[in-house]
Amino acid sequence: MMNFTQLVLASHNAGKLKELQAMLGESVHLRSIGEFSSVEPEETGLSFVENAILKARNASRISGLPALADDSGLAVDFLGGAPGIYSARYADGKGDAANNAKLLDVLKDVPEAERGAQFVCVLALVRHADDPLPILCEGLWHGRILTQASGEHGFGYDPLFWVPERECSSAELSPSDKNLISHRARAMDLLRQRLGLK
Ligand SMILES: O=P(O)(O)OP(=O)(O)OP(=O)(O)OC[C@H]1O[C@@H](n2cnc3c(O)ncnc32)[C@H](O)[C@@H]1O
Ligand SMILES: [Mg+2]
Repeated sequence: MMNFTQLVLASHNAGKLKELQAMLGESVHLRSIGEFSSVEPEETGLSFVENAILKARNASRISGLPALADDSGLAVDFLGGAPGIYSARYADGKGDAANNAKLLDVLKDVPEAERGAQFVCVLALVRHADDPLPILCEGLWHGRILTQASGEHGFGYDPLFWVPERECSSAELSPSDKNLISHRARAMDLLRQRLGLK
């Protein structure tokens, strides 16, 4: 069993840091890689797993600490799984609002029954930069893409993601509710089990 009191989170996304820290509780202090460097590594992998490992190794190398990375995104059935690993870059780096506007536009003539999608989260934990055995945990969250944005909570694509089990958008869930059922929550559940944290 591994025991971490301090981990660096290999992410520049404040929304992820908030959610992951809330899920981990007080026993583990997540330090942002932003404390050590403002340079974001290029996400050159072809899968969530590859990008998560790449980000974790980079953060561990820079900080000298064990590192946790989260590579996540939205896979839309009608688009064959796009934007997938390119979710953050879907509108060429113009940010969340532009990503959401582009997705709504691309799907504007697609009927409800064909708007299925899943959020994907892969967490990778490395003990050191060259760790040959990263811990990998995946979580999926099934839903549907709305035809207009709704809700103010969360980040990224949350306002467009309909959550069938709650009958609201992901951005209409309270943060604590999202953290119980999201793709990230599912991946974190597995990670906690692997680390013997529960
Ligand atoms: O790579 P880091 O620095 O961690 O930050 P990032 O925001 O670039 O993160 P990713 O490369 O993993 O891209 C994730 C994309 O998927 C979106 N996303 C991931 N989880 C989400 C969630 O819980 N709710 C809404 N959107 C989410 C997010 O907004 C990004 O557009
Ligand atoms: Mg990224």
